[in-house]
Amino acid sequence: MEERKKIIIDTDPGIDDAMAIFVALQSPEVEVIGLTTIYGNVYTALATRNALHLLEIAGRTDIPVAEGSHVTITKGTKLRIADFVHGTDGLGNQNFPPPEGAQIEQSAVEFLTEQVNLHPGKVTVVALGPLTNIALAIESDPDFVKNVQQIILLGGAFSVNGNVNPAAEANIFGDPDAADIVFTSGADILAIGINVTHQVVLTDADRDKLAESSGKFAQYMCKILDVYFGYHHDAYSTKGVYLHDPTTILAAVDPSLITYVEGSVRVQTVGITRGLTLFYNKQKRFEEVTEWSDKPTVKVAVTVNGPAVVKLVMERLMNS
Ligand SMILES: O=c1[nH]cnc2c1ncn2[C@@H]1O[C@H](CO)[C@@H](O)[C@H]1O
Repeated sequence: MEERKKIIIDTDPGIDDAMAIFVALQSPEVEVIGLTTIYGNVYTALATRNALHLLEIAGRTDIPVAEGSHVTITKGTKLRIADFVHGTDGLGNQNFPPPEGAQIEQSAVEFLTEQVNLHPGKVTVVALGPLTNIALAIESDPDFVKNVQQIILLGGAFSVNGNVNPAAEANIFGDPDAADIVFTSGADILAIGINVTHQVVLTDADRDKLAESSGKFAQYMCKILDVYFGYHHDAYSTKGVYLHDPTTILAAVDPSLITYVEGSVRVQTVGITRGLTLFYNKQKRFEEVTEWSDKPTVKVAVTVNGPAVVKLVMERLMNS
């Protein structure tokens, strides 16, 4: 049998994070070797609590949780937390009891660098929140970029409007300086932006099907999905929700679900377009040296088989 792809999920759970984690745990193609936490949908301490809680729900307390940064890479403490998307507890205002377990002693950055160096070329990092931990790992360990198999990140709005404002997508907006470090690091990067995840919609009808299933994860998701559906209805007038994080996990599970282009990406870190991701396809030879000129190439997803992603997510939640 082919060796399972080892993944570390860097996460800010989050309703779609919860779904993504469950899908990953139900996917025989990957082995989840740890979760690292970050602020974004909730503050980092709550992200850790929710990560531990979700692993307890899944009966997978063997998987370690390492807590990540509480501040941006520039030590910024004014964080933008998306509690209006996920509820104040991050999990649909269900106020679940606190987890019994605790995070490991190691920080997220220590865990990431240790695991990536322990299994050179064999660990994929799937980043579902702002990129602070990943940028810190890159900066603290010169071997990280060389040894990480791939960094698959949910972030950016490539040639479309953002979801925080017309310029910026939420994860990149959360720490644009960190994002620019990651995009220009030279690591094998696959970015899944909202230009792609907005093509993956779980409808009201799909949710009804989940509710009828006796699958453990399907049942749990139906408990917490209300707030997420309400937000999408109010913000987009859609009868359904975008599956940002599950799509990103499935890009690791089955790369044939997406197509991508290659080029270099820079992130705007100041001004009204702070958080903007700008892709350069390297086709035009500019007269001037630009801020993109000598930057490494990354992969940016452009299409996704939306119905196949939704189908796979549903199957894996229902068969649990
Ligand atoms: O309007 C929003 N503001 C902040 N975060 C959002 C919004 N919409 C979705 N997400 C969250 O950010 C990631 C995708 O950008 C997803 O994790 C999603 O849950």
